[in-house]
Amino acid sequence: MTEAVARPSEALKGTARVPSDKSMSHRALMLGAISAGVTRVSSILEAGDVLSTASALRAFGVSVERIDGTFIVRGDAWRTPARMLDLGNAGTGVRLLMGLAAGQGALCTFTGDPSLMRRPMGRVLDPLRAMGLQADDREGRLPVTLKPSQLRSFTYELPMASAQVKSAVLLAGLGAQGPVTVIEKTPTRDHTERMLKAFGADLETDGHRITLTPGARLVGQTLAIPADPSSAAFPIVAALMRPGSEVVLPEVMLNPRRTGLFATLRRMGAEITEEHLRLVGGEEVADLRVRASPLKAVKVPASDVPDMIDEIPILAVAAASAEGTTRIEGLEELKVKESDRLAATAGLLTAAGVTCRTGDHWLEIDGGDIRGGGTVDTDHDHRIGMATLVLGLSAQEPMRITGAEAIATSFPGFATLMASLGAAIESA
Ligand SMILES: O=C(O)C1=C[C@@H](OP(=O)(O)O)[C@@H](O)[C@H](O)C1
Ligand SMILES: C=C(OP(=O)(O)O)C(=O)O
Repeated sequence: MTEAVARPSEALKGTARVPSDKSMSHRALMLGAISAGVTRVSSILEAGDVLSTASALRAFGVSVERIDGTFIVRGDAWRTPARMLDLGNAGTGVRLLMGLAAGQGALCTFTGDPSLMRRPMGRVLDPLRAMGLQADDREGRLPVTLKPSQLRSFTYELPMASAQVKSAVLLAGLGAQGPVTVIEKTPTRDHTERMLKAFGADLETDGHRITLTPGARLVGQTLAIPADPSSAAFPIVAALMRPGSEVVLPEVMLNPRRTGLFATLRRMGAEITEEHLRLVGGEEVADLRVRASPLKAVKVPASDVPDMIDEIPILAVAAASAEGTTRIEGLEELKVKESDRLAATAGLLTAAGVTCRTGDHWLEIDGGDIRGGGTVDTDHDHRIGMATLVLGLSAQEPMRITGAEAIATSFPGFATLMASLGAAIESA
């Protein structure tokens, strides 16, 4: 198990492109895998989660090659995998692939690492079974075996705000006998919808209703993946907290369902400006310029959370240095991430001497001086590891993490990139 340490740091300065978007990278590979012809994905995220998806697709007979840094995907005919599909730590990978594979009539078994094994899969299996899927599971958890099944037309109202569940149903719908409609009460990231349309699927969005009508021919595309706003969150918060800092993060994707953290930080007083707005991979992107800013506490309502669902641990770190008490509502979905992120976020704050309180679905953080000096185990959760290290940069004493290898699931080279900006983060 690897360790890393973050020590109190000077101002952060410089320019660094964070790794590419994880959500888009998974989807680009999966859509390439069922499209006619060739899909070329450049600047894909080459991190554990996405490589797990690539490896699972290869087991289905899909050709995924890396040539000069570009991933070349050829769908061709799917076959029954000769082995269990191990999706590692990737919730998005396993849940979207279950939907896709169900639509392709696949016979296959999914498994994962200890974190993925404890995450709920019933949220995807329930609607897929209602469409006609035959599947075996272990009380709603992995391993899950899908059996070739004919899927029906279906309308599903999402019981929770989840882009993964929405996407699984839509991807299964590609192989259904008739249209599939998903109704979402709270909008979530729409990369699946955007990418399905770009590949030629018949998909319509009408307010909160998304309808996929199967039968259209999907054709391979050439696309580039922009930088991941969820990864950018870590150097952004680090720069805001270190007096005198100014950093530029090029090509950060600004899908409106992904920018909740930036909006909240601005409400707290953060200076984050968008430069050179443009389109990459069908999404708006900008170079973000971040200057150190004194932060004030805010109240975050539950309705703001889906647009920053993966950024709550790092928001809590920002709140630890803000003036006043920050309260964040609507955090129930955090309990079913790579770890129980509500408990883990409270745990990392407490380890650094920050006073916080949690309830069933809320978190309160008292901002002020950060003592630091604690050690936190990631428990297979990359975002908890990175949030702890960013906190350590602004603490009086270093913060250490164990299980630092988890960071590579979404942000390979995290310590090196942060060090290039002047942050005192080292792998131990
Ligand atoms: O669809 C996606 O790419 C994702 C959706 C979110 O999960 P939920 O659908 O469980 O909210 C998010 O937490 C995850 O990191 C990526
Ligand atoms: C929750 C996350 O990912 P996933 O659900 O894909 O494992 C994440 O990256 O924070």
